[in-house]
Amino acid sequence: MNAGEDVSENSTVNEPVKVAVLGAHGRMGSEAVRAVDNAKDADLVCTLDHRDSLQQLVVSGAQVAIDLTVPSATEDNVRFCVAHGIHCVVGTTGWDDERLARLEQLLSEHPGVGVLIAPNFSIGAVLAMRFSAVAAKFFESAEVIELHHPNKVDAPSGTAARTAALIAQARQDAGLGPSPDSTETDPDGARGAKVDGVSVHSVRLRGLVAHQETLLGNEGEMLTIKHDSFDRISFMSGVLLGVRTVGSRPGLTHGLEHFMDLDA
Ligand SMILES: NC(=O)C1=CN([C@@H]2O[C@H](COP(=O)(O)OP(=O)(O)OC[C@H]3O[C@@H](n4cnc5c(N)ncnc54)[C@H](O)[C@@H]3O)[C@@H](O)[C@H]2O)C=CC1
Ligand SMILES: O=C(O)C1=N[C@H](C(=O)O)C[C@H](O)C1
Repeated sequence: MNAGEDVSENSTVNEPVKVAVLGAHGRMGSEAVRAVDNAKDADLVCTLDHRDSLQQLVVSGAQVAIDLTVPSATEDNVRFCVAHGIHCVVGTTGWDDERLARLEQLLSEHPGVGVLIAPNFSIGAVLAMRFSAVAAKFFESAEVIELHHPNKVDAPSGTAARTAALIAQARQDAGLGPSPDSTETDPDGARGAKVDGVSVHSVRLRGLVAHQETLLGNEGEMLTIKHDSFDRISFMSGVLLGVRTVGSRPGLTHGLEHFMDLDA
């Protein structure tokens, strides 16, 4: 689905969906502002950044808010939107299990409102996560390497954390134990962060945007599932898919894959 395509589940013919962007001055937010501006079936009615009043969302009549802010702000932003009946498309990282549980509770009190929490909006990255989960049970070893631009404030990336969680779940469902590892000393964390027991390694390098590799190993073979976002435009078709769909999916949706016909 491309920016500008005229298909919306939130809006009727001649009634574009009213969209707000939070974090509008940021790297992703400014790209999202352009994407919404170029979409025929969406109207950009509000752009907010740090210290702007959330009341502007209500005054603008926004129907869908896109949150691309910072992990420390996103929960309050989304809770404000839900309480005011505004659907949310959220790309910001930091949505751990506790935050998700609190949000589900709030959404149960506002049954008409939909929230999409998308660890990654890029179609390729969503597929790479799914392929990693499918492959996980066939391999003895699994590790994730994520590589990003050095301005990123959080590690590991939300995508890598989600990928590792999906791999861990698939391994557990298949009755697999931990990946083999004889490391006895690792004072500086060279073996990476552990997400649900899966090692995740984070690289920060000038020139990069967002990249990830899942490494899966058996005796005598390795499968690598690799994805690269070279430009933030790669996230925009997913952002718009979220905007177009979220109003028809009340409650919490975790992962853009649920808005894609992956199993069709
Ligand atoms: N789901 C996905 O596909 C993607 C998610 N991300 C995530 O999106 C988030 C933003 O990433 P970037 O744009 O690279 O960061 P950034 O630092 O360039 O932009 C964040 C923006 O949010 C603003 N901001 C901070 N607090 C705010 C508040 N309370 N209300 C409104 N605006 C506020 C900042 O002033 C800044 O302009 C990060 O968590 C990142 O990991 C980034 C790329 C893709
Ligand atoms: O900060 C970024 O840039 C990105 N953040 C998201 C993440 O942490 O997974 C998505 C993508 O990797 C880019």
